[in-house]
Amino acid sequence: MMDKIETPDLSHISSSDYENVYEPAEDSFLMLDALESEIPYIKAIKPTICLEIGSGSGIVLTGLAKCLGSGCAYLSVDINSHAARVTQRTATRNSVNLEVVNCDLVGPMLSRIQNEIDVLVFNPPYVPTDESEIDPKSPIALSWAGGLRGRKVMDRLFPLIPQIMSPNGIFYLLIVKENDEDDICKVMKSYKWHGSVIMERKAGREYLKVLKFKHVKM
Ligand SMILES: C[S@@+](CC[C@H](N)C(=O)[O-])C[C@H]1O[C@@H](n2cnc3c(N)ncnc32)[C@H](O)[C@@H]1O
Repeated sequence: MMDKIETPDLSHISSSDYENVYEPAEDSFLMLDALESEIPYIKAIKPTICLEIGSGSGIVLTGLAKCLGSGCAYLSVDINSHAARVTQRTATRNSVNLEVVNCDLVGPMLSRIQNEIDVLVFNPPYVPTDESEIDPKSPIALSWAGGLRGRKVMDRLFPLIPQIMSPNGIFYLLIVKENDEDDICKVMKSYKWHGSVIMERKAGREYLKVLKFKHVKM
């Protein structure tokens, strides 16, 4: 029972908030279910810092934090300032403490979090789109439009993984079929990180997967 992730209370988020912040959808719930299935493993590595990039409403990190408890620091990042504010409200509403940062990927924290992150969660903008659909003025477009193969944002994160993750760290990434799982695993393998699918689900036209990456020890 203690290893269950309760869906956080989001009743404080209004429809006008959702005009600027990604509304939880099948991808968010698949990530929550995947993390729930991983709780025994996550607890076993005794995490001290969990980071979610692209927190949106805050549903995922708040759920994880509520389940794991207060013995860990929870960092949340979003490029969208509306999302950063809503994430903070979600944390407060659900009585958890998150540190919320409004920046691009790990932004200015990079030098401060070298080899520090034990659990990293990213449900990125994964939908394959034309470059023109990535409109910097539209917070909602930035939450889903992923450019070529839907890889534009996640590809910028991959080279940072060996720098920011702790030796036993785990990286959870949500992808769709079009993102090319085999190629993503190949890229991560070049950094000595091994990936496997831990949960997958068809949701309408999308085939969603959660990948788990761990450092390959020599
Ligand atoms: C698909 S939504 C996921 C939101 C939430 N985690 C969920 O599962 O419901 C992607 C999120 O990533 C954020 N995002 C997009 N590009 C980003 C970047 N370069 N750095 C940080 N966050 C980014 C978006 O603003 C959006 O909130």
